[in-house]
Amino acid sequence: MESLHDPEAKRALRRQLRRKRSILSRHEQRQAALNLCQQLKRLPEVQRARRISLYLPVNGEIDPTPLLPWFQKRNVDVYLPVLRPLSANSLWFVAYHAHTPMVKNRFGILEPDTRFAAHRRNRLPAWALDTLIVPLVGFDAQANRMGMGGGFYDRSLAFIRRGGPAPALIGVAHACQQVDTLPVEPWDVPLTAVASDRAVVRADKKKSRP
Ligand SMILES: Nc1nc2c(c(=O)[nH]1)N(C=O)[C@@H](CNc1ccc(C(=O)N[C@@H](CCC(=O)O)C(=O)O)cc1)CN2
Ligand SMILES: Nc1ncnc2c1ncn2[C@@H]1O[C@H](COP(=O)(O)OP(=O)(O)OP(=O)(O)O)[C@@H](O)[C@H]1O
Repeated sequence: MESLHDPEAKRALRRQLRRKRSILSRHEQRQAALNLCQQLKRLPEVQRARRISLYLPVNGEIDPTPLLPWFQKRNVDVYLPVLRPLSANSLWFVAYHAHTPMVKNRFGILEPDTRFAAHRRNRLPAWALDTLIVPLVGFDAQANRMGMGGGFYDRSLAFIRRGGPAPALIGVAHACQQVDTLPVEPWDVPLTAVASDRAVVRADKKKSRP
């Protein structure tokens, strides 16, 4: 599908998929979140992680936070993405616990505040995480991804394309956000797998580490 490389077509698809998830009812959202967490708990990449990032959902994104008590019980350190100040469209991963001071960022997403995030002891670069739970707008059966369009994760994970040790990347989305094929852009960092409320799709091994 060459046409999906066209920025206009990509934007239209992104809008359509965002609309799809935004009309789910509260009940559907809750059920989807619980089903997603059942899928995630079964993944070795989630079971073995000692340091993991997730995200606080906005605009109908599937909610991974029902996993928090499970991580807490297992003494897993949980991190949230924070928009890096002075560094265009890239992310820090900042410790998230009961006492983390939170503020809304420019997109209206709650994140640990900048003063807290500024302390080195409170944050990690992406390479130091075992596993990242990555929010998706769309995905396909090859675990190709489409995000919000800011390139935040792609930029923060660009080191993976240079080879060497890398965290596992688990994309998550509602099952209704699956499409037949997504275009792969040169800067796209391949996911290990995508989990939805209904299933897990794994990337083809040959393709997952170019
Ligand atoms: N819950 C959550 N947190 C996250 C992400 C995410 O996708 N979901 N991100 C993953 O990257 C980063 C933030 N990236 C974002 C990229 C674009 C937009 C957004 O809403 N853009 C508007 C237009 C821009 C504007 O309002 O100025 C839009 O698309 O309508 C939001 C977040 C970090 N935190
Ligand atoms: N490593 C990178 N270095 C510089 N620019 C990048 C990099 N990765 C992505 N970009 C830029 O980010 C923009 C958004 O990319 P794309 O449309 O693929 O977003 P996305 O993958 O959906 O978003 P996200 O990564 O935030 O989930 C593109 O214009 C692209 O050029």
